[in-house]
Amino acid sequence: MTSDKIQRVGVIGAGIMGSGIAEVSARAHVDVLVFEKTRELAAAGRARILRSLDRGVSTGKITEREREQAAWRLRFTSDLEDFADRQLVVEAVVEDEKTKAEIFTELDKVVTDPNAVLASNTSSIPIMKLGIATTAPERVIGMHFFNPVPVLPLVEVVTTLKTGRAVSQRAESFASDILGKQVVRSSDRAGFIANALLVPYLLSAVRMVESGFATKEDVDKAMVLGCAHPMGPLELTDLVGLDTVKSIADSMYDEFKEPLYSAPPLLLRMVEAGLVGKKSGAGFYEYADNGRATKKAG
Ligand SMILES: CC(=O)CC(=O)SCCNC(=O)CCNC(=O)[C@H](O)C(C)(C)COP(=O)(O)OP(=O)(O)OC[C@H]1O[C@@H](n2cnc3c(N)ncnc32)[C@H](O)[C@@H]1OP(=O)(O)O
Repeated sequence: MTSDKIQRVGVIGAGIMGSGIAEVSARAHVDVLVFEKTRELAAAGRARILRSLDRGVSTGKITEREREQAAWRLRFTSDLEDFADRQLVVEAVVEDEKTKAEIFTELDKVVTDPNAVLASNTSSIPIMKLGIATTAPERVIGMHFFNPVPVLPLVEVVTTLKTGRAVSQRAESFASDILGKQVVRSSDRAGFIANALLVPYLLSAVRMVESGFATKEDVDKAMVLGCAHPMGPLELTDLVGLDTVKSIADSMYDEFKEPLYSAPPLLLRMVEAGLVGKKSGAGFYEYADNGRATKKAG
C-alpha cells in the first residue's frame, strides 16, 4: 500500500461540485489548486467557496480561523501545466464524455507522479472511457461526491478493470482518512450505485408531473412527509441541475437501453429552455440569489 499522504490536490472545474470538492479538501488542511478556464469563472468559484465557508461558520461547523486557513490553501489557475506536482486530481467539469476525456489526456501528460490518482467526479460516465484517454489507465479512478459536498458524507469510489490497487487504496484513504467521508465501492457501470437508483426515481417524478398525475408540490410533499426524504424529487432535480440529470439519464440509457432511464420530453424541453434548476434561478421552482426557493408554483 502507498503510505505517502496526499497533501497536494488539484480540482478541475469550479462549478458546484468542483467548488465543493475544493472546499472540503482545503478544510482538511490540503493544498488545493483549482483549474478554471477564465478569470471570471475562477472568481465565481472562489466566491461560491467563500460563501459556503461563511455558511459553515454561521452554522457552527467551522471556526473563523478554520475559514481563514481554508481560504489561504486555495489557489486558482487557468494553466493545466501547473498540475504537474499534484498527487491527486479530481476532474469535476460538465457531464460530457468528450470534454472529460480531453482533460484526462492532458492530465496524463502533465502529472508526473506515476502513483498519482487521476479521478473523475462524473455522476455516470463509465470510468474506463476516461481511462482509455490516457497512456496509464491504472492511475484513473472514479471519486463521486454528492451535492452539497460539505454536507453529504458519501464518496463512491469506482475502479475500472485497469485501475491499480495502490491508486484505489490512495483514493479511498484520501476520502476517508483525510476528508472524513464514508466510502462505498462500485463497479464501473453507468450510474454507479446511487444514481442508478436515484435517477429513475427523479425521472418518474418528472413523468408524474408531465402526465398531470399529480402537481409538483404534491409529488414533493408526498416524499418529504410520507417517506422522510429531506427534499422531494423535483426540488432535488433542481438542486442537481436538470441538465445534469439529463446527462446522467443519457449515459445510463446508452449503457443499458432501459426505457425507465430515458429522459422524458418535459425534462428535455426545460433543459432547452435554460430552466436547469437552482443554479440558473429557475427549474421546477424559482430561486432567489441566495439559492432559496422563492416560488413553489407556476
Ligand atoms: C447527481 C449526483 O451525481 C449525485 C448527487 O449529488 S445526488 C444529490 C444528493 N443530494 C441530496 O440528496 C440532497 C438532499 N437534501 C438535503 O440533504 C438537504 O435538503 C440539504 C442538506 C440540501 C439542505 O438541508 P437544510 O436542512 O435545508 O439545510 P441546513 O439546515 O442549512 O443544512 C443542513 C446541515 O448542513 C450543514 N451545512 C449547511 N451548509 C454547510 C456548509 N456550507 N458547510 C458545512 N455545513 C453546512 C448545516 O449546519 C446543517 O447541519 P446540522 O444538520 O448538523 O444542523
